[in-house]
Amino acid sequence: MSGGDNGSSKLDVSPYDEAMEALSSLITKRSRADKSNKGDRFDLLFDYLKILELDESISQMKIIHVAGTKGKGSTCTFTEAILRNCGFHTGLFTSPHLIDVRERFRLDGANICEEKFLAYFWWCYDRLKENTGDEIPMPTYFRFLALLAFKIFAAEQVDVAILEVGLGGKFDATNVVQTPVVCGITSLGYDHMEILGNTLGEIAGEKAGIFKLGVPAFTVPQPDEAMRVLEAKASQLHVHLQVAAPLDANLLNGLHLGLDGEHQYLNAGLAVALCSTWLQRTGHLEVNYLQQTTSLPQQFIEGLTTAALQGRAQVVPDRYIESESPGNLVFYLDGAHSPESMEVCAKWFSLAIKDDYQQLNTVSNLVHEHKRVSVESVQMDQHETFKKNSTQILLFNCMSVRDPQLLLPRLMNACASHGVHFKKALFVPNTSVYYKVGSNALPSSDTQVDLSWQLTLQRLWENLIHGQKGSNTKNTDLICEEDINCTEKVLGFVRTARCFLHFRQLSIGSERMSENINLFAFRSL
Ligand SMILES: Nc1ncnc2c1ncn2[C@@H]1O[C@H](COP(=O)(O)OP(=O)(O)OP(=O)(O)O)[C@@H](O)[C@H]1O
Ligand SMILES: [Mg+2]
Ligand SMILES: [Mg+2]
Repeated sequence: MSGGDNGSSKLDVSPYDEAMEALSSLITKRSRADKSNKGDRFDLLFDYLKILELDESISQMKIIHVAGTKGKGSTCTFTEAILRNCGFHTGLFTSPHLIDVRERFRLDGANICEEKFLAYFWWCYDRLKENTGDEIPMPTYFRFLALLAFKIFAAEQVDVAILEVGLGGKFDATNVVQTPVVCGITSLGYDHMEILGNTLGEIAGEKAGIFKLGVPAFTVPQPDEAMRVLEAKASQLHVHLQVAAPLDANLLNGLHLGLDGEHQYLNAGLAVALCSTWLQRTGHLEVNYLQQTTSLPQQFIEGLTTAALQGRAQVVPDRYIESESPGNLVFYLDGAHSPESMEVCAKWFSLAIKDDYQQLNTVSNLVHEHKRVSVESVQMDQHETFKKNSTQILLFNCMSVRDPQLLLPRLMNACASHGVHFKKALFVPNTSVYYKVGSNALPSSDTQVDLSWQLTLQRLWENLIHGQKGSNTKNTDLICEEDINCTEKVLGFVRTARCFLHFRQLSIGSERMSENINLFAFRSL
């Protein structure tokens, strides 16, 4: 396989690492908050499509395009799972990834295999390298990934391509699509204001930039300000915009959604509407599923209840400790990073740890299956034991473009209202070295990390605690010793400090922490 012209092949660099190096070279130094990023030469995307000869195939793809502030990845994941269960050959493009960039490209529900990934990667990369220069520069990181997704889905001849917008809508790289089959707008809220605008209306306007003339669209119930803008944009383009109701849990035949958390019923309701419309518009629908309010087709139920997405309300028992003492150390992972999602995430975490504690008491071998029960059904005495014997620790990473003054109080208050108080809060920088960590090795500590932002977060957290009456969480610590400068090391530190086991290779991590996971919470009993 060609390594392109990067010529850096060393004997110890695997072909995959070589591709990752080439990909990293596309990460621009310029900060995302830079205003000139907004729609920065969107027209270039059409040059790239020509270079890659993708125009024709994109126009024939049967696309579902999804924008929104929160719930894009979840909605797309439900949508994919439903259509796959209906027998279609699916392609799914989501962002961000947690550990491996291939998570962003799923074929029939599974990450694209390394071999195919490398083949398509170099096919695109080499062609772009050959045909770009001063006039047309190489595409930036996300643009390249979006182009790669189109290449993969075209070459693999998927029946349906489900595309999650990366940022915004109007100027997103996925918005080169001219004729999607149906569009979806998930919950709107405040995020990326530095690029998308400060009001909900402005944000909605950007997201509605994916609407296309006459192509039907669905959204979830939205605040008035946002809805008005969506409706205005829709009517300009003769888009029939409908509000999809949250999924009625009773339609699942007693099963649970594959993704946890109450907000997922919103996303699932939207996914059902998108799939029904896609089936209808592509001539695959004998029955109009949309009209059915009393039952769902079995394939839909199958898809909704088996859908899976990493790092979203995900519960991961620590794999080193698990075999010796099940349930002793459990990570609860979520990628919430907007005020609204901090709150749903805090609620999910608070309820999940109580459910899990109850199960630990009643089921001997629980940890890999997390069935939720309502919090009301948890006995009070169990609550008390749970509170005494478990510790909740927050591991938080927040990009400096986000406002922790908005995020942290929401998180703390929502947890506190469920009786959950963090014993420690660790604010970690967004460095991580997952894929380079050897089996028993600590990452090397030769890089100096500036922790001033983490110190700011710590101060804010402390102020919040002091302002909170009746809180027993006085000893928030910040781990800021120089040798604990990345998330892996913090995890290692915590494991060791709790006298569980020695530090070993990380079980959870990601290369670009900032975008991928910004909340880890775990307890130890
Ligand atoms: N409908 C929703 N309303 C509020 N918060 C949500 C909703 N759906 C998901 N979330 C929260 O946002 C997190 C991210 O969910 P998801 O990956 O589906 O969204 P996304 O729009 O793809 O986000 P990202 O900006 O990370 O790409 C979830 O873990 C959850 O905390
Ligand atoms: Mg986002
Ligand atoms: Mg996403």
